[in-house]
Amino acid sequence: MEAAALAGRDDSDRDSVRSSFSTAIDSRRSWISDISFGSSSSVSLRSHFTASDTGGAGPHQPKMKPHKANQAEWEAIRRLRVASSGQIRLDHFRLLRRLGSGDLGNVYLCELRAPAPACLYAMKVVDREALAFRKKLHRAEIEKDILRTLDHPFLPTLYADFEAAHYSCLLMEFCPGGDLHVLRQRQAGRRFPISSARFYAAETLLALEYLHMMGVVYRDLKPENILVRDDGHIMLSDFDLSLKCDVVPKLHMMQRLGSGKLPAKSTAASCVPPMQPVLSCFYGGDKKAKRPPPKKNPCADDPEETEQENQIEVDPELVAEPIAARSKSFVGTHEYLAPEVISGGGHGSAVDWWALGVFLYEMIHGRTPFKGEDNEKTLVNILKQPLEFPPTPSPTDPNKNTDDAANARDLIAKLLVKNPKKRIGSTKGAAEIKRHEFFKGVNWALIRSVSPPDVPRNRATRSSSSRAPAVTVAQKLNKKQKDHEPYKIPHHIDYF
Ligand SMILES: Nc1ncnc2c1ncn2[C@@H]1O[C@H](COP(=O)(O)OP(=O)(O)OP(=O)(O)O)[C@@H](O)[C@H]1O
Repeated sequence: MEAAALAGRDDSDRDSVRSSFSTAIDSRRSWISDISFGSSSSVSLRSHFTASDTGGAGPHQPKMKPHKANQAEWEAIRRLRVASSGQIRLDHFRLLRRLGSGDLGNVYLCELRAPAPACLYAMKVVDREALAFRKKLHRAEIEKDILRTLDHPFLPTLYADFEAAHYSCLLMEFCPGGDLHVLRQRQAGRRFPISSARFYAAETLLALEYLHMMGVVYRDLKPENILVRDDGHIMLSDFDLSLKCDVVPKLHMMQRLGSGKLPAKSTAASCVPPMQPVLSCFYGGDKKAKRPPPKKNPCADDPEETEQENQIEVDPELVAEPIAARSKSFVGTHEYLAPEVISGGGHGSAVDWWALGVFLYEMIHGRTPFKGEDNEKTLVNILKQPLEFPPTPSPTDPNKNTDDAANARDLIAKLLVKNPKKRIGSTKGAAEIKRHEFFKGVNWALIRSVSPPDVPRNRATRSSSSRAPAVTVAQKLNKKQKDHEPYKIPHHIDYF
């Protein structure tokens, strides 16, 4: 489409693009309205980012990322930085092939030139002049700012960022396993078994929880943006549609009734300044306060809101996620847009929980729940159509009607509540979703040690101290990629 032509992208309709509002845009593509990039006063770009983090035009020196401290790729960059007086440059790398392209630029597989170890990286190259012309430079800046702060096993590691002529280069981890959209197409019936869907949803949930606690609303969750690492674990990518906002922790009072039910009732904002990232948003305090019973609300349309108890125990739970953030941007990918984004009344972190519901539905059922004949109908369906599931699967179906399937449907239904205030996770954050029966048995702390459902076959080609593996990757270029022959002209800046 128009934006695709401007960006000179691949033909694949799975690529993401952004454009001004147009229902003609492919529903799988990401986009942002150029008209309404606005947000409420609660949202401030650069909230958590210190002056040194956001830096000037000079090369950025990423802080040590504890998760990657022992990684060969990190160590190789650290040594290169020392050897080159802190300056990482484009000519330190050999470009092997183009991995993909998006609205902002191209992503290349590259390796460090000898004598450095043959570590592989993904390099995102953004043409700043072209983006400035298209008034999208701020999206690239936001993405860079966010990437600089991330340090999480399921989010990209930014090893370095530098500039070359009018290009900005972001050096990140290379994910050889492709994305979950492609991986789903390879499954029987183009659907993941529920156990696999649970694994990918759990890792995605952890990535979103961390982002929210860092004050980032992701806003572009879809299988195409979930890449598979060499070890089969996921990496959420592509942050140029994300919203950065202040995180003000809230003390959520969980009322525990005699029956042991834990309905959400009230929140009380604590008087503390915007916080730095915390490791967990769940405060398992055992202090219990006695509270008077809530006043009966004659207008409540939710039976839970009229429930009365004489004695209610209150467990405080700290929610360190931007549940009150508000933006009015029209941003995302049609089939994954939350109703509140379409209606334009303002949206916050709950849009990511809606998208998680669409994602889980698509992983399990092989299609998104509200897809219409065209984008306009998809948007209408999202706003108006009740959620429906495919008919009960046959006994031979891998996702036949087990407890797992029932729990998955229940969670999806709770994530796809059209009213964001009543959506699971909207007031109590990710902790509430993690407690859902669908995730029973998931060891959240040790999920990195779980064997993933699918490990890329060319794992050995990723990196090693020898230079041979990268050559193996280069030899795997298909005809179209060979025609580009980027790896033969690595010095030529015009290549981008
Ligand atoms: N770390 C990585 N490892 C492997 N492939 C990657 C990596 N990062 C990106 N890619 C590939 O490059 C493509 C484009 O990357 P990305 O989506 O970040 O660019 P973009 O310009 O932001 O695109 P979009 O228009 O979707 O925002 C992806 O679809 C993916 O196939």
